[in-house]
Amino acid sequence: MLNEKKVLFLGAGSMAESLIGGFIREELLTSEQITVTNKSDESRLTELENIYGVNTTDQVVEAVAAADIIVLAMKPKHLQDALPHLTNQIDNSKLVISVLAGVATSTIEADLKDHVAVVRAMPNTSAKVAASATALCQGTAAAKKDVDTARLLFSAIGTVTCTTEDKMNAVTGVSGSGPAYFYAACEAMEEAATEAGLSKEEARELIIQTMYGAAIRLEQSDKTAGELYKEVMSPGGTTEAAFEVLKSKAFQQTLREAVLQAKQKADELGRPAPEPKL
Ligand SMILES: NC(=O)C1=CN([C@@H]2O[C@H](COP(=O)(O)OP(=O)(O)OC[C@H]3O[C@@H](n4cnc5c(N)ncnc54)[C@H](OP(=O)(O)O)[C@@H]3O)[C@@H](O)[C@H]2O)C=CC1
Ligand SMILES: O=C(O)[C@@H]1CCC=N1
Repeated sequence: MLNEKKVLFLGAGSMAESLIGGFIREELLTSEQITVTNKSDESRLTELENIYGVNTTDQVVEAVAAADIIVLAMKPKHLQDALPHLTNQIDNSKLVISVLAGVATSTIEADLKDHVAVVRAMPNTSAKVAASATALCQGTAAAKKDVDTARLLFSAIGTVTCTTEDKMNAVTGVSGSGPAYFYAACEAMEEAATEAGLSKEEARELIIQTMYGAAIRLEQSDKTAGELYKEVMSPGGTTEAAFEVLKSKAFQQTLREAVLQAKQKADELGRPAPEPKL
């Protein structure tokens, strides 16, 4: 289904690279099918060309005209630089997929011709190793076949959850930003491990398997996360001692607030910038 499709990435940052790396690794797309462009960083395009063998260009208008699927992968605040110039090139023969945090499909549709199909996606950087948790929602002109195409793309690089637009910012706080929370926890655990006498290599191996094993256990068990951590806690033991510190530092409350703050930031990113004062 995607054999003949040409996919253009507008944006060449870490999310674009995670998607490109995943699509190629999973052999869903060949490097010849992918073209990447950005705003101005030529060395970044050369880097992606060298690593993945993809096409790169600074001729955006031509690249858009030649593409079947256009992935918007710039920062939300740069959308308005890009889209107005492309309005005449993007018609309803093309599918637009946006991974922009906070930006509603209606905002993108407003800059395009009528009936252009837009699908909004929120993947995460685990796409690069085919383990993204991606949520999708469809714009008003997107048909089932467009969602099917997006689902096909993203299911090659992880799980796909179809949801409604009003939930996409919550998704962003949970699973879009989510990998970063885990990496931050791993970093702190690594630091503590080396302070306590382990080598970096020993710490890394143990922490990765601990995180991985805990995720699999959570997936395969009927128990809640709360029940599972209580299972680890022997009365009067080490985990209980650790949790006394976590509680005293409001660890869970802090994490809850962080996720909600990310969601709130996504809400803000989606609001139009105020008109400059004259
Ligand atoms: N990083 C993540 O984990 C996730 C990110 N996202 C979303 O993905 C998007 C990109 O994020 P991320 O990759 O982290 O950001 P980066 O800052 O790493 O990359 C942004 C890219 O956009 C390019 N760009 C800027 N302006 C334009 C333009 N007018 N036309 C084309 N390209 C342009 C930049 O080019 P140049 O360098 O030349 O300025 C750069 O290549 C964001 O909207 C974010 O919300 C979604 C899910 C997860
Ligand atoms: O930090 C961000 O804004 C992007 C969106 C989700 C993850 N990274």
